[in-house]
Amino acid sequence: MLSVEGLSVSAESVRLVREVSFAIAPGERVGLIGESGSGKSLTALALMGLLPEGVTATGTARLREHDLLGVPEGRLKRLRGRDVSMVFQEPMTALNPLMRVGAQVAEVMTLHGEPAARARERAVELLDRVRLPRPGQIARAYPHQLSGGQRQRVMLAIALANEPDLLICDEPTTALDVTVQKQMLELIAEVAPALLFITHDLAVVASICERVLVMYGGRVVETGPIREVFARPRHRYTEGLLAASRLTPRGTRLPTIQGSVPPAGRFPDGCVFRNRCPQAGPACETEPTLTGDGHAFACWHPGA
Ligand SMILES: Nc1ncnc2c1ncn2[C@@H]1O[C@H](COP(=O)(O)OP(=O)(O)OP(=O)(O)O)[C@@H](O)[C@H]1O
Repeated sequence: MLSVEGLSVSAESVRLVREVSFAIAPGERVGLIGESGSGKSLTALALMGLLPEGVTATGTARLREHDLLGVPEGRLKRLRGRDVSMVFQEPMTALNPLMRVGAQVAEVMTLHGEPAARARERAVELLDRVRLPRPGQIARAYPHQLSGGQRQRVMLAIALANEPDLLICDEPTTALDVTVQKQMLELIAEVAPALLFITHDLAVVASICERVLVMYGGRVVETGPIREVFARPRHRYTEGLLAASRLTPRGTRLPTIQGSVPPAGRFPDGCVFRNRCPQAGPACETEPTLTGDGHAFACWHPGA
């Protein structure tokens, strides 16, 4: 459905993203991880046609039959928000502080041709779909009257308003506290038609995505199903990312990982993964690690 081939992004003569290629199938949830400055956001912004002034993209990116790169701005505006839409990290800067949130959700539909009365009605339905309580009342609120988590749900409602084929999220939960983050991630996983999820938090990727792309220095250096990449990282950088993440005991180099990502919600907080580890016993030296959302992820076998 989305097919990106040889995407490069440059500012003047400096190449910031280099020859990135990947695909996302309908319904697939793909994580894009990498350290700060590795090119994740620029990759997403290139697909949205939202690159900053002076930054240009080359290569091809097709979403179904539509070209996303090198398209005149007028046509891109029609694609943006309709075929592909994006949720950013900080909803306060993305929302208009002077406009009621219901009107902001409705506006993205009227811009794409929905009659105003129907758009207002659908805005309340969408606020309900992203599980905001009393959606009619929320629709009449201004952004500052909502919590950070509620504002982020409004952004998700806006992103879903025109039923896009692909949702791109750039660190959408970083500013939220852990419980709100978990609820938001579950909601995104449930409502996204297909997802490109950008984060530097491996635990978040493990809890929401099926496949992962690892970026380093502007390139995709590794890609594959989450279980495979996290269990047997092939690139040194991915190994380093794992070693530095909450998914491993810090600073320990561990050759083998057993276990897998349990379905969200399957294990309660504090559950012990050891019982499920096929190699449980003397070789299973370390305690299992819990991901940020409280789910057991892996069991380590130093030297196994
Ligand atoms: N407008 C710009 N002009 C020049 N260089 C830029 C511009 N925007 C970003 N860059 C550079 O491009 C590189 C990739 O940036 P990008 O924002 O895509 O990284 P990222 O992986 O999303 O990082 P983070 O996780 O911190 O958001 C960085 O080195 C950044 O400094």
